[in-house]
Amino acid sequence: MGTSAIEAQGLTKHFRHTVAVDDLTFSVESGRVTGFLGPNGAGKTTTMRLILGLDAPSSGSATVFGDRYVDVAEPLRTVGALLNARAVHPSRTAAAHLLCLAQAAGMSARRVDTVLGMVGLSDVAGKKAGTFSLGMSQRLGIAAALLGDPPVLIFDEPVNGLDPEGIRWIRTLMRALAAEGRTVLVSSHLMSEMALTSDHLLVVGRGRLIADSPMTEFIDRHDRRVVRVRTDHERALIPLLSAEGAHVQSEKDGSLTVTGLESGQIGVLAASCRAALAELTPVRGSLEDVFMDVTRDVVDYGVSS
Ligand SMILES: Nc1ncnc2c1ncn2[C@@H]1O[C@H](COP(=O)(O)OP(=O)(O)OP(=O)(O)O)[C@@H](O)[C@H]1O
Repeated sequence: MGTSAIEAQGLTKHFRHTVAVDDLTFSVESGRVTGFLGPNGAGKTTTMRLILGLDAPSSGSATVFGDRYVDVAEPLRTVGALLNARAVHPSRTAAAHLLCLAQAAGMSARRVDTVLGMVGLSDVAGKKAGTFSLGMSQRLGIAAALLGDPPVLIFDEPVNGLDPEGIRWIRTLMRALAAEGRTVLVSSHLMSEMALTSDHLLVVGRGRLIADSPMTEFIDRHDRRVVRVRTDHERALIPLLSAEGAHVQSEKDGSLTVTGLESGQIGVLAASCRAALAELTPVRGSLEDVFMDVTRDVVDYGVSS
């Protein structure tokens, strides 16, 4: 019990007319980045708020190292979170904002300089947070999350609205934090982003857990195994492919799109009928397509967000 960094057991949250989080049970392990993926309104933010004790569950529980967040002895030194990067007093400077948080938690002013350096905001430490771009606000939010040097980090949609350089920076940071042995839980509604960042994937739709697996396994399982083939010997090859259960479609450009067989299997079949191949290319279905397939049944089209 309580050995995982974060555990949810039957975690459920009802708002008046909505079940935002519906009987979620999962654990988040240290030393890796866990992606928390779901369409808008799936319940990601609510789940994170429940873990952080900002909302009370309707039933079930969320724990950090076995304790509910409210019972964690030194919360800021245990869990760092970025939930809403704009939730900073606009007329306060970046340094003053962090100093205020540090003092409240009994941390030194030196730590403020350290985290400002870590997120690349040292040069603008004296500027008012209200003048910051979204990217700078995200960095400030991350600096606040890192203040207590916590082993557990929770980031809600940290790359939303960032430019490619900012996205790369956050990705690198999350991977580095996990490599140090920390627990990193990061939410996104973008499968492609999660694929680049996460080792493990939790997928939610309408408050329910619909996948909990290593990233590579998830992609392999839902990959549609499409291979593009070019040959002058279609007449010989197509019947063999069909006999093995593949679906073959002739394209306008003269190639064949083969679904349901690995490229290696197609190569063996082609050799068996002496069909020379001019092309044999596995085409991975886009990751967003995979994600849409997995969540389609549970997406609530009635929710506008
Ligand atoms: N305080 C609240 N009161 C009423 N309903 C809420 C409240 N917070 C969230 N909800 C509802 O709960 C559901 C889940 O919302 P949540 O914000 O957790 O989803 P999300 O996956 O984080 O989506 P997004 O990425 O759009 O924020 C939504 O239907 C939302 O409208």
